[in-house]
Amino acid sequence: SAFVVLILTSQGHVKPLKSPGLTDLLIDADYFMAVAVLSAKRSKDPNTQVGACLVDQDNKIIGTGHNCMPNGGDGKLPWNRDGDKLDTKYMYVCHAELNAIVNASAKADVKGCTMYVTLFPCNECTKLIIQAGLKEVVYLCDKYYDTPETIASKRMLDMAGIPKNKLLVFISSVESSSSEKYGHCVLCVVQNNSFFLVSRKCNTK
Ligand SMILES: Nc1ccn([C@H]2C[C@H](O)[C@@H](COP(=O)(O)O)O2)c(=O)n1
Repeated sequence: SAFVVLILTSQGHVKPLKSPGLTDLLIDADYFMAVAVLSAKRSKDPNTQVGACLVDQDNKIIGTGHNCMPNGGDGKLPWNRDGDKLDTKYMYVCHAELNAIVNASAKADVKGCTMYVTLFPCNECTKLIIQAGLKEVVYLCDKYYDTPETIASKRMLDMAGIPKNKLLVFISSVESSSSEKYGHCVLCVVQNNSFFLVSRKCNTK
């Protein structure tokens, strides 16, 4: 087998699942969320890195995004959370969902797509999701569930009939290319509204 799958038990222990055969496939939702998680790793936000992956009705990825400053803003715009409002990131940062939609829109129709995102969309991104005609939101983390932005966002998604599905425990593995001696094992665990990613090499024999 080219990869190893780890499983998170209900008691919170991580243990290996018996070696999967080559026929074991990464299920779609895990794969797309893995892409969103990896996209989040590109964010320079020192506090919260968010990744998004936009998938069309043929199950093709048509755009990805992470939270970043607008083009040209790196090093010029602040990442502060507190202080003078004009000196905080909130005035400037482009959310991962916005970037995924903008990146995809340049070359594809985003209508009917599913948004995989590591953090529940805010109200502003939800407006964009609705107006762009997306059909579903799949998310990992909902750490701001009690904020007005998230509550308003859920209200609008419900109003628009757009399902919001939480990926509860997310376990993913990535096969090595055939020329590689080692496989890569990627595990992402959602616990207490936060997630982490472990990437390691494992012997393929
Ligand atoms: N669905 C979301 C929610 C937030 N973001 C970005 C915006 C900020 O860069 C960061 C949140 O920062 P925090 O208040 O946790 O320090 O995440 C996003 O891209 N998508």
